[in-house]
Amino acid sequence: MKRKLGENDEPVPTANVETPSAKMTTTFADLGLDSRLLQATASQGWQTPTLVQSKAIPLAIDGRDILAKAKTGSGKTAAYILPILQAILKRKQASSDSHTAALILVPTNELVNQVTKVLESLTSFCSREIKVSKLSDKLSDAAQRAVLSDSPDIVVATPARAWHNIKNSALSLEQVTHLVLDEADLVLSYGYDEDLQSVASSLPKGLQTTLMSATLTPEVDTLKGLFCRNPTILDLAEPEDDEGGVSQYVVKCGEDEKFLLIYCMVKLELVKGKAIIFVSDVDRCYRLKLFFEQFGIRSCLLNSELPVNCRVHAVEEFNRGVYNIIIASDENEVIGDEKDQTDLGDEDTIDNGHGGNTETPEAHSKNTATVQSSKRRKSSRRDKNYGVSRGIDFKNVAVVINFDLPLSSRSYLHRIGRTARAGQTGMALSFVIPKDKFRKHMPTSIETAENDEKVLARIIKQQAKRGHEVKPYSFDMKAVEAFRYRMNDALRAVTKVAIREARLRELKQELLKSESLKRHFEENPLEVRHLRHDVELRTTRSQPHLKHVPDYLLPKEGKKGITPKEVGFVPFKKVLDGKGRRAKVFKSKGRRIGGRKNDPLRSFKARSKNK
Ligand SMILES: Nc1ncnc2c1ncn2[C@@H]1O[C@H](COP(=O)(O)OP(=O)(O)OP(=O)(O)O)[C@@H](O)[C@H]1O
Repeated sequence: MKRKLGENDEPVPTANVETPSAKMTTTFADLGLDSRLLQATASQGWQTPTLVQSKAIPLAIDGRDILAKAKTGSGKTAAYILPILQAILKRKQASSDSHTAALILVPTNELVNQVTKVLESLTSFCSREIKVSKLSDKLSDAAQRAVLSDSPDIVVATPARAWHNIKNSALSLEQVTHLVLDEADLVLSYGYDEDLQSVASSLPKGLQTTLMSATLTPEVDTLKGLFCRNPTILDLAEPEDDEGGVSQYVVKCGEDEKFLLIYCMVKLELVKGKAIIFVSDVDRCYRLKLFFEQFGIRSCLLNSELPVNCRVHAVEEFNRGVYNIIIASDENEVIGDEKDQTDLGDEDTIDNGHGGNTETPEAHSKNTATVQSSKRRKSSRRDKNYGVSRGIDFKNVAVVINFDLPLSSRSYLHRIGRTARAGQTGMALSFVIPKDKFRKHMPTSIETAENDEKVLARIIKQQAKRGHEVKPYSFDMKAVEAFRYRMNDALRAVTKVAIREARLRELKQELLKSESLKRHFEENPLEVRHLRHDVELRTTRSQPHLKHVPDYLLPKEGKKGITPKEVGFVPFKKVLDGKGRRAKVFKSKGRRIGGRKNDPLRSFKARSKNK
């Protein structure tokens, strides 16, 4: 009988729980992978499997259902892809029969594209044997049917897309042997409950399921009950001294001071390297971009209004080092987080922007519903399957700036997970509005900041449980004061009308850069600059003098007088003491495997560009 989402699931079988203490396998070859897959991992420059890969791959090859919890950026994608490829290659040795053998479900369109790309690179030495297809709501039903009639071995889709095609009999799950739910802690929060139930009821018996998640929440438990048969639980919280790739800082400031500080930080290069700046909504994206434009600072945007092609293209270019700053609106963070969440005991309540200290649970959920419904109303034009803080593999991000604090510690965890990926280091800096400074500068005020201090308290608690500290980032506000006049000048130019126009202009520009035009520009590279996503929107009045920083504005010690140098600098690589995660990933038996040259994760072209 079909189980309902939310029904009580069996308790996690402790005997089945694997911890990271067990001996790690050191090479991909030790995992028993096909030589074509070994070639593919080598061509990615991966020297050794990450922890989750070395634990999950042998179990999956052994046919076990797996529920793996591993931190963001730890290589979960390849951990579930490689065993699937291995199984398909093995089967194809005996029979060349083609059918869909694996279904990979992810919560957003961005992730559909990203996972498909990882699949394409990992099948680059067996692309004739394994066909991969993605389902997208940008394709007509007929086009999707055509894609599926080719019997791809692996299909990647959101649960809604998958169910749509199953329902239309375009996608047959009859011979599916592998199912993956990636970002399992988030998939329900995108409202896929019914789709997942329907998909579950169409699955053949005995198929092997893998659930991948950055956190273990009640939602993950629900999905486990729905899809898994007594899975092996891999709880791969990294050992304490192994984590801490992200140095976390917080700065308490006034609402307009966020703009002042970000201007100083970026213009004076107090923060070096590539940055993702998270803001609360689409308007805020444009406000900050137009504000930056006043000072000649280029940035590109990611928000749910932009076409998915353009978003994917912008992330690819950011990863290639074409842009240094992405301003991303994190609109979907509120969905699904209306109730308390527990993440291995971490309390993670989402706030709604209305509640006070005395809020009752009923009032809380009512208020949350109001915020959600207003967000949903506003977002009718937007892609509801959009998500930036979830799973997107931004490369070599030096700093994540929470310009607007997220509404929950869970969102915070996913946001900061965009930096310090695959063993790198990075920094997260969050702006927090203290209660007494809330609503003191209406043009730059946002509703949700009312609860910043409460959310911060939860973040600190959550991070403390993980053995991490969120430290204050001290600015010398007196030294920054000299820039206030310029900040006000720039802010005044960013009017509501300018924002509205910028939004329309950007949308038009981005629609023009659709896939077909992109191909045209690829054939005509001289025109490629039109494809850039960080072009100026120029809907504000022009103030060319703001683009330069005259020396008289700086304190006499120079920019170092603004903030102590040890927090202003973002280290790109941790000093290795032989104990850290990098050491574990890249070292074997006391011997370092591979050098800087062979490890693409250590080639920081972007950094030298920024200097
Ligand atoms: N064995 C490896 N060695 C080095 N780098 C790796 C290895 N496996 C994966 N990577 C790289 O690590 C990065 C993060 O991988 P991936 O996106 O799979 O992480 P994740 O755990 O799924 O993160 P998230 O939870 O945010 O989705 C990618 O850039 C990937 O290319």
